[in-house]
Amino acid sequence: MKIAIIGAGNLGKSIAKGLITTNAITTLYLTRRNVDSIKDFEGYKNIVLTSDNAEAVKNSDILIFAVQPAHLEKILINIKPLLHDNHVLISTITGFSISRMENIIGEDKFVIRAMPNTAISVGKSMTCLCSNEKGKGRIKIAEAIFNRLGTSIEIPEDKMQAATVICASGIAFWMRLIRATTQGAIQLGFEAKEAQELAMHTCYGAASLLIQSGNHPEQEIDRVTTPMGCTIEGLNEMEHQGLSSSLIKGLITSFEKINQIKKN
Ligand SMILES: NC(=O)C1=CN([C@@H]2O[C@H](COP(=O)(O)OP(=O)(O)OC[C@H]3O[C@@H](n4cnc5c(N)ncnc54)[C@H](O)[C@@H]3O)[C@@H](O)[C@H]2O)C=CC1
Ligand SMILES: O=C(O)[C@@H]1CCC=N1
Repeated sequence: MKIAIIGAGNLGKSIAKGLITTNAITTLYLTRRNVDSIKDFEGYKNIVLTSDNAEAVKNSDILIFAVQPAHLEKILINIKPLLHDNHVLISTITGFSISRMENIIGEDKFVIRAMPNTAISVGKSMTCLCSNEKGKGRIKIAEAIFNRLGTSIEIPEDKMQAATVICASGIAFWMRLIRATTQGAIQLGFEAKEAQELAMHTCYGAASLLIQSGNHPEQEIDRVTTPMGCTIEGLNEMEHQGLSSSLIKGLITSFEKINQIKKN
């Protein structure tokens, strides 16, 4: 696949790492205004670093946009004359609707929106996808790319904002939970490094249990909570302190913010 990532920042570089480690590319163009900041990708075979988006577009079939929302419009206007019938445009941009993209480049282009997360760099992204009418004919290509780099599902476009909170911001939320567990483990006597190992692998194990069994989390909780034991005592205290409630409120606040960003 001849892929270009337009805007190799935090997310763009994570996608690039995932694509490189899974050998998913024939050529990969990475663009950024300041190419010096992506020098770590220098020296890889078939990878071109450039600040010239036109060069990247001309030499690629799949264009993945990963710039900040305020920059996309100008970029689309500039590359519009270079787009050909086979280009597949994949936008990861938060709050930038398909219709807004079509208003700039036309409805006759394959347009897909993807909401991955930074775990794409290690092939573990949960990625939500949707497309315009024409893009339905290429959604399988996007699925092939993102399934190689984790798991993907197709959702309606009106759920993209919610998906951003749960999956993209979700990485930060889960990191904070892992950090809090680490801090607790240190207080209970583990060295910091060891404490983090315990926290992250237990988190990984919990997610793996659900993924592999298809069980509801409460089924797994029931297996752990010995009557009158320490687990239920701790769990109930966490809930008295508002664990589930604070998580849900945080997700809703994040969602409200994303809808404000979309309006601006
Ligand atoms: N960071 C994340 O975890 C996620 C971010 N997103 C979305 O992805 C987009 C990018 O986010 P980040 O990577 O965090 O931002 P970022 O600011 O780290 O990266 C954007 C990059 O685009 C470059 N850029 C700006 N104008 C350009 C141009 N004309 N040509 C080429 N490159 C240009 C910037 O120099 C910057 O390096 C945003 O729209 C964000 O909402 C979506 C999911 C997850
Ligand atoms: O925090 C943000 O606004 C962006 C969208 C999802 C991840 N980063």
